[in-house]
Amino acid sequence: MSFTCKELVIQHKAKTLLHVSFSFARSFALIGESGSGKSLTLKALLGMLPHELKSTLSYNASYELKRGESIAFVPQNPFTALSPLTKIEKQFMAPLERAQKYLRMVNLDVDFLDRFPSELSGGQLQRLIIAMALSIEPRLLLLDEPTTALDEESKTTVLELIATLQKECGFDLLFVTHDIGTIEHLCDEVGIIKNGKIIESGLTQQILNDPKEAYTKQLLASGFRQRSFRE
Ligand SMILES: Nc1ncnc2c1ncn2[C@@H]1O[C@H](COP(=O)(O)OP(=O)(O)OP(=O)(O)O)[C@@H](O)[C@H]1O
Repeated sequence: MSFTCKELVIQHKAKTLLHVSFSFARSFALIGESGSGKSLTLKALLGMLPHELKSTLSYNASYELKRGESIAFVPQNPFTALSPLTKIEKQFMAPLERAQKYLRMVNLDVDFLDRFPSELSGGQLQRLIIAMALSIEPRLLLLDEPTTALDEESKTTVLELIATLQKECGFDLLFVTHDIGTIEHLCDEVGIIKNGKIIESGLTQQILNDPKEAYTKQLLASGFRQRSFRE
């Protein structure tokens, strides 16, 4: 599969907040600092932009973008993504058998279906949310910094899991993050976004090894600083 965003423009009154185009074969990371336009891009693809923003989107894919059908979303913070007073089983949009199948795929016990979200750890919750997103069997999975709220161990588990699931299930992957260090083994292609524009894009290995833009070099330097700090 492949996905091409031919043009996405988002405006607030007279101001253009975002103007991008990008294309990828299987997995794409959109990397940029806070305020660069990562969340707006995802919201536009999901059809969830706030009403005060105007947007135009043209794309090319073998599927039509329909939230909850061809396209699913994993948000940043698993702690606020679910209703706290509703049992997990009721929060799946898929039938029970499929919920069970995807829980097993993310290495969670099917007994979790009978629990409330507050009974799970952060890492378990994020795996649950990934199972929920995948249970609609999307063609495109959008991830918004899915490991930000997690500890280091859960972070690694979740990233490895996403990579394995993509191989098994075959969905296209669009991953947004400010941390270039997290995408090396997950996304084949990457775009660097700054002030609502993609300033550099290409194969991940090529960008990591030979960045052209000064801004990309800076991001790389800070990403690796953070990583060596963590190690
Ligand atoms: N509803 C809105 N009205 C006006 N401006 C907005 C609105 N939503 C976002 N913006 C602006 O659009 C720009 C991009 O925002 P966006 O949320 O996409 O950033 P981001 O890259 O996801 O940042 P972060 O990593 O902090 O989530 C920012 O300058 C933001 O202030």
